[in-house]
Amino acid sequence: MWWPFQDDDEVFITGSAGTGKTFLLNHIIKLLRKQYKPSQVFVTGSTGVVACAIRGQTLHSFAGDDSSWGGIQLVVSGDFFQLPPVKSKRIGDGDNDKQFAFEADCWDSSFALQVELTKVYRQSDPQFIKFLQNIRIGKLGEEEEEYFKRLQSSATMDSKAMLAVQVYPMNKDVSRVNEERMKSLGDEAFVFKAIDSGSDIKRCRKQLDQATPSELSLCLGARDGLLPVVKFDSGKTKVIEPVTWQVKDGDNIVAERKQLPLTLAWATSIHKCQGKTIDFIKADLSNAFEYGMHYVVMSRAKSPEGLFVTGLDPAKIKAHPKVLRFHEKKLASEKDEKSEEDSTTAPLAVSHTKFHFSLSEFLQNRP
Ligand SMILES: Nc1ncnc2c1ncn2[C@@H]1O[C@H](COP(=O)(O)OP(=O)(O)OP(=O)(O)O)[C@@H](O)[C@H]1O
Repeated sequence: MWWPFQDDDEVFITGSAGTGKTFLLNHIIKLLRKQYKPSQVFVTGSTGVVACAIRGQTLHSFAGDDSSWGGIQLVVSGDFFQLPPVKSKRIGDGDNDKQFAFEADCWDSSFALQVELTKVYRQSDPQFIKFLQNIRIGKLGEEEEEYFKRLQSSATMDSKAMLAVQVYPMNKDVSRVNEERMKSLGDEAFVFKAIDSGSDIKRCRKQLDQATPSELSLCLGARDGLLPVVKFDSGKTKVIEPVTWQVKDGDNIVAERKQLPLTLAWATSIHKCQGKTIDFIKADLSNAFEYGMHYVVMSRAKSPEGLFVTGLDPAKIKAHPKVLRFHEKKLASEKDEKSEEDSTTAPLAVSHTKFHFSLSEFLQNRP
């Protein structure tokens, strides 16, 4: 079976929003699951939400505090320019100012291969892509401000925009909007209670809460027996059946929650919309408090026509200085490698430490 990396390569895959990191990871997971037994392939996420979304487990529950990789081949993906990790509040972590994975002493020795995906798939408008790339690195010059003003002045809240998901930096605003919209329907709410089980359910409840609520209130739409019928924006309708979220420890399922895969989504938080592609977004950024928030929100939109932003303070558009330094160091070392290659005319090989490629090239180059 074709596999793009050497068997003992530890790989770090990065790239800006929408370049297909998740798409590529899913492809790699599929390949690995065909080749290896379930007990040999582990899928982990850095947070409970991500872990549940990819039907994996949290990195912490998988690796605990064991800092050595002991024979495991790692394939890791992420974009440090998006939201930074939530700071640990654990006792004893106070004097540790390391926040990003690339600050770990073992980072360089762990990832011999660092891959950057460069073709953006989520958006196709070149001007919008260029604008987003600049926001990513915290650059809001005159040109970008001008572009943004033009974008917003031509934005009209037409009938399509009424479907827009409202995005806020803070959960309290998300809950307020969802509750107000629920009340305004004036109907009786039906409460769907999740069914929890598993030997470690007590410890895992918080993680499951991040993925799906233990009690879900719904009051809109036709009903089929005890199951809700949802009409999607596309016009299609579907009876929604419950699904099961699992928390795993190795091969063992230690906690499960059975719940309807629905959530109130008139509004959502910037943290929750990470990784998503959204047709119409209405973002209020007046309470933005974290590096990367502007970039995460704006890069969810497929086109500038689907993006409406209020409360934008250009002074808040910043990339984390540590991430910028990491990025600059990476670019500088790539430049050095490039000039070394030019002088030796060495062919560019996959085993090269760092390289850029588009995903379609990657998939098309399969032998
Ligand atoms: N090779 C591809 N061909 C066609 N569409 C693609 C390809 N790769 C990704 N896409 C599409 O582009 C969109 C963004 O992809 P994906 O979510 O994988 O990007 P990402 O890099 O993980 O983004 P983010 O950092 O925002 O989470 C998705 O709709 C996905 O289906």
